Formats: sequence, structure tokens, C-alpha cells
Amino acid sequence: MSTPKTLFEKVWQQHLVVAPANEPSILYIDLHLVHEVTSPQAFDGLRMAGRKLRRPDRTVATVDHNVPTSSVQDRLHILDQISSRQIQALRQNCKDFGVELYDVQAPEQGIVHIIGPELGLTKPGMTIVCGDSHTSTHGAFGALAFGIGTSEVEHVMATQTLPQDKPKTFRISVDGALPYGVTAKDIVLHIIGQIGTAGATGYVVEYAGSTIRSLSMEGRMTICNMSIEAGARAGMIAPDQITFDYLKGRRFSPAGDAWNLAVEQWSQLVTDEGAIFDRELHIDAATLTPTVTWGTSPGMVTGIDSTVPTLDPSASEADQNNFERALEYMALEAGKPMQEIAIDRVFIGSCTNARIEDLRASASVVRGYHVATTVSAMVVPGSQSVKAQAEEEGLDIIFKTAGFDWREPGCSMCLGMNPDILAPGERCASTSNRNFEGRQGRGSRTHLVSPVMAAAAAITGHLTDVRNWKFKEAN
Ligand SMILES: CC(C)[C@H](C(=O)O)[C@@H](O)C(=O)O
Ligand code: SF4
Repeated sequence: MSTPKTLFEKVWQQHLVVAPANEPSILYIDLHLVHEVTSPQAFDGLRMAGRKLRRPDRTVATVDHNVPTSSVQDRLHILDQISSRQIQALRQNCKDFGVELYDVQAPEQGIVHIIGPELGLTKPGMTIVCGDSHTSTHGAFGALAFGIGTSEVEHVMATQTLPQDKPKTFRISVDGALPYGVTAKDIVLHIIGQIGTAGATGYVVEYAGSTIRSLSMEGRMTICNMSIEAGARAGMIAPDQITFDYLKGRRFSPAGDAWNLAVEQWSQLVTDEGAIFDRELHIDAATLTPTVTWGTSPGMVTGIDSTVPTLDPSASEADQNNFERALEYMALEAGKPMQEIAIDRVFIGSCTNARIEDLRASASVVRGYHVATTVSAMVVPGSQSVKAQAEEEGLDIIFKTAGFDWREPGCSMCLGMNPDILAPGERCASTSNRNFEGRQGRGSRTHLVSPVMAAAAAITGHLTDVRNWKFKEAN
């Protein structure tokens, strides 16, 4: 019998072109996703070298980071010069190099990590890269998916391969039923809080266990998305019936006999019994609570029913300094109950939490209520398709009636690269993935939360324990 293998090892081995000793291996890349920010120099490099794209048919581009979300009109006439130039460059490059581009008005447009899965471009067992750190999202399908730098983007464009050092493997098993009010976002925030933002550096994480198995694809994507915030090279979840059901019938999913064959092959993509990981962590789901960040890194988390932590005198000097700096930046005092933190803005969006299920969850909290008078709140669907689906279900009406701004798809307030930013000093409950200093605009203060927690905060005007929420029925 052959040695038991992990899911990662199977995908890795199936894509090895060569594996020379003492040098990085060369991996074949199945799918290359492209957006406007990290591709211009790569295309320029190809142009200067007089090269073509090796596999334009395995390359797909969209615009997400820089597009305004205020109105279709604003997207067609982008005022910001840098954004406008980057998007214009992507249009020209895709034309010159024969790449499919889902432009602002295309029904397929959206955040790159949202459209890959929803179009069925993302498939189990693939290698997927993109010049974007949150490419880890696609690992939820049992793909090996990771972010690459601009020079690597050029390498993949030219050769459809990538030199890679083999990462180590780390299995994080979460078992048991999720307590009421606890979501996939809370699981991943908890994990990052526990292992730290460098806790998975050098590893590919496989999420396993009954809790993970019970999650929808949306929830699994939320978890894999934030793997990078724990430093991981990638996050992966073995494909199963939930994965197959999600993919069936999607535009680029196999159909007919090819579907049955694909499912048969995808079903092999599980970690074999007895396979050895370099590291393992077990989490009991019963210990999880709705989790929120208080500081300026995704690892600075606490339970919503807890308080802003106090300085740990046994921590290293560097950690103590970081801690104090974070409190100062966030304008918080140690010991303050999390639920007493008032917020100015709410952002429901991003590749972490702007899929249809996320919007449904937020809407279920919002239904029948109104946004607090002190709060300005927005919902930014992750893609045109999510937006259309939400509108079909009437979720937009629930949000708009409650006083939320209902926007066009894009990265939006997840990062300050488009007009959706916080004013200096403003505090936001956000469903995104990063709360770094200045992430949502200069001087912005971010609390990372789940979609239901963001919705509850919008209504009450402060961080709120969604476990006590009184849901109102549709009338
Ligand atoms: C702009 C892009 C390169 C960046 C990333 O790599 O993640 C962005 O998507 C982010 O989330 O910070
Ligand atoms: S939504 Fe945010 S995290 Fe995701 S790709 Fe866009 S900027 Fe990056």
C-alpha cells in the first residue's frame, strides 16, 4: 500500500512539472485570475520581452479594487486618475493578449474571489493563483490556491507554471455543533486570535472536522479567505457533497458525462487515513463565541461579551508596545465592555463576506428595524450575480427600507483604493478581513465582525451580541 497522503500533497504532486533537489519545484497552474491592481507591470513585462500569454484560455480578468460602487454612471466615468488608468490598462491588456475580461458592466463582474467560484471556474484539485493575497479563498473547494507577486504574475502569464518551495502542512480540526449566533467568520477570527497572525507562516492549512464539514461553501470560503491573515500559504478544505452540489450546473462546471467523471476524481481529494501533518490543532466548537477584533491586526480578537483586553505584563516588550499602540490608534481603553463601543459606519461586503448567504444572514437581522441615527451603513454585494440574486429575493428592499445604502459590486470599503473610505477617526463594524491602521482610509478604525454582527451593530449603533437579537418576521 502506498503511503497515506494529505489533500495538499495530492494536489501538489498532480501539478509538479519538475522537482529538482535543493531548488524550488515547478508547478503547473490551472487557473490564473487577474485584476487591475497587480497586472499592469506583468503585462508590460511580456510586451517588452515580445512574449505572448501561454494560456489565455486559463486566464480570466475582472475589475474590483478600484471601481466606484456608488452608481453605474460613476463606474463608467471614474474620476480618480490612478484608478481610471489602471482599469483602462487592464482593458487594453486583455484585448492585446486575448484574455477574457469581466468589465464593470458585465453580468459576471465582481470581486475576483467571489466570481471564480460562482462561475464554476474554481474547481477541486486545481492550482489557482492571482496577484492577490486572498486567493486562499478558492481553497474551500479543495484547490491549492494562493496569492502571488507581480513578477510571479508575469511568470505565470508567460509559462503557465510557477516555481514554489514546498510548504509544510497544518491541520486545524474544528469539531462539534456551532453554538447559536456563531458563524464561519467567528471560527476563523478565533483561530487567528489563538495562533496569531504569523501562526501558520510556511504552512498550507487544511481545515477539517465535523464543524467545517457542516458549513456551506460560503462559510468555507470565509474561513479559507482569512487563512492568509494567519500567515498561511493557503487554506484548503476537502471537497464533498456540499462542494459538488454548489458546483453543479455552474457556467464553467463540467456537464453530462464529464460531470460524473469529475465528481469521481474530486472524491479522491481527501486526506488519507493516517496521513501525517507537520502540525495539528484541535478546536472544540462549543468554546466559540461571536468574535470581534478590538485592535489593529486580525489576531487582536475577543468575544463580544468580553471587554477590551488589558496589558499582559508577561508579554515581550515588543508585544506590549504593539498592544498599547493598537489601543491608542483605536482610541479604546483596556477593560471597556466590547458592547459599549459605539460605531459610526457599517460595511457589509468584501471577498470574506459578500456572498448571497452573507447578505441573507445580515438581512434576517435587519428586517423590520432601522439603522441607528448615528450610523451610516452600506451593503456592497460581492458580484453582479450576488446583487441580482439578492434583488430577486427582495433583500435590497429590506436593507434600503432600514436605511442602508445598497451599492454596486466591488472591493469597496474593504480597502482605501476607491472612493468608499472612512473619514479619519471614524469607527466601522466591517465584515472584511483586515483592520490594519489606515486600511479603510487614513485614521480609520475597523472592528472585524460577522455579517449578522455587522447588521446588529448598524441597528443599535454599537457593537452588539447578536445572540440576544430579537428577530422580526417578514410581514
Ligand atoms: C491590492 C491587492 C494586491 C491586495 C492583496 O493582495 O490582498 C488587496 O486585495 C488586499 O486585500 O489588501
Ligand atoms: S475585497 Fe478586500 S480583501 Fe478581498 S480582494 Fe478586495 S481588497 Fe482584497
